[in-house]
Amino acid sequence: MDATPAVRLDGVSKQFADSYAVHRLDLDIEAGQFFSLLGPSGCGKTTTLRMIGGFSDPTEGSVQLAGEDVTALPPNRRNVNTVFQSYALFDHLSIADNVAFGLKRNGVAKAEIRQRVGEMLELVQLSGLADRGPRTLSGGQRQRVALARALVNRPAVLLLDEPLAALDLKLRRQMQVELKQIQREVGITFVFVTHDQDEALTMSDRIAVMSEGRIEQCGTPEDVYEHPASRFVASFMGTSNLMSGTYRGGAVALEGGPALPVGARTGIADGTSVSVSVRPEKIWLSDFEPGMSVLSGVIRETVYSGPTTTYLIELAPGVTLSVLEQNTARARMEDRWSGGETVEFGWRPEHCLVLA
Ligand SMILES: Nc1ncnc2c1ncn2[C@@H]1O[C@H](COP(=O)(O)OP(=O)(O)OP(=O)(O)O)[C@@H](O)[C@H]1O
Repeated sequence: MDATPAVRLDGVSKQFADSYAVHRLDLDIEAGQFFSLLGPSGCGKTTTLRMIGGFSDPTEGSVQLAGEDVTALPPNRRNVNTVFQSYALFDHLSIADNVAFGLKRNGVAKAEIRQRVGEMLELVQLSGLADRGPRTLSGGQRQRVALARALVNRPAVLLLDEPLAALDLKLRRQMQVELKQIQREVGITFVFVTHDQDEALTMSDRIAVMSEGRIEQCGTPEDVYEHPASRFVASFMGTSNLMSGTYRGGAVALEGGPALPVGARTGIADGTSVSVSVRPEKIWLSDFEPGMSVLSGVIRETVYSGPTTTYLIELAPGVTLSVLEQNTARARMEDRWSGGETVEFGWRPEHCLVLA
């Protein structure tokens, strides 16, 4: 296997006036992966993408593509293309001509252009619309044209900056699956910017979770969701019950509340103040297993939302847990809890994580 990463950032920073948009980022992106930069607005995702593409110069550090230092090279000398959220299609050209644009400019022979444009339109399922103008297309179709245009000259890396943000939720979900399929088919490294954690979880081989210009954690979707490295990652990725307390002998004592049994974690001294996190779907309300610790609390709210029901359970004054249950065929609706009832709940100790 070729171990040279498709993209390597080595100590890369970008400073604007007296603040850092990106601070000393080290990052390797393996060739052929769907890689996402994920984080809240302003965390430095776009700036990172722009430095990979050559649209922004790092204040320090270096950018390598396939082992070559490209820090000083302009965008057109890098084997990279970008798909922007705005699509930026040429309205006066047909769809086929939009896709052919870059190839024509590079002097590719007519027959080859026709063939490659045809292949690309097939890949994005727009073959029947080659002669139409972009104005006659839906948002999802325009997005596909932009994608075909960016892929047609076979870049080594494709950068995508929130390309699905303008689409409605249903179309967005559909395009997420399609985009991932297209990436697998073409085998090109995709670097995808999003602030939507569901999107990143669904599509990515690996995710870098960013906050304030730094990478908080980089790993597979499962790594970052199941084993968040910090309080920030636990709260940003999905819903977490985050609590603070004092670590002592394999449990965390909440202030004014019970001690919560937690998963093994070495290197924490007794008496240390820590945060703990347990996911709503990891909490059981019945059929407890041996080895689980079972606590009790009062149901404060029951929220039905179709496939799931969420309970808010007060476990101690001011400490409320969110618990998610699937409304599967086997769950009996009449067994749902209502407000004011005292219930038992529990979790496997390894699902209650102590966070840095
Ligand atoms: N040209 C610029 N001049 C000054 N500050 C900038 C410039 N570009 C970005 N910044 C700042 O750098 C920080 C990171 O911006 P960036 O656009 O990379 O974040 P982002 O994570 O992509 O956010 P969003 O999701 O909102 O696009 C922000 O605080 C932003 O205000």
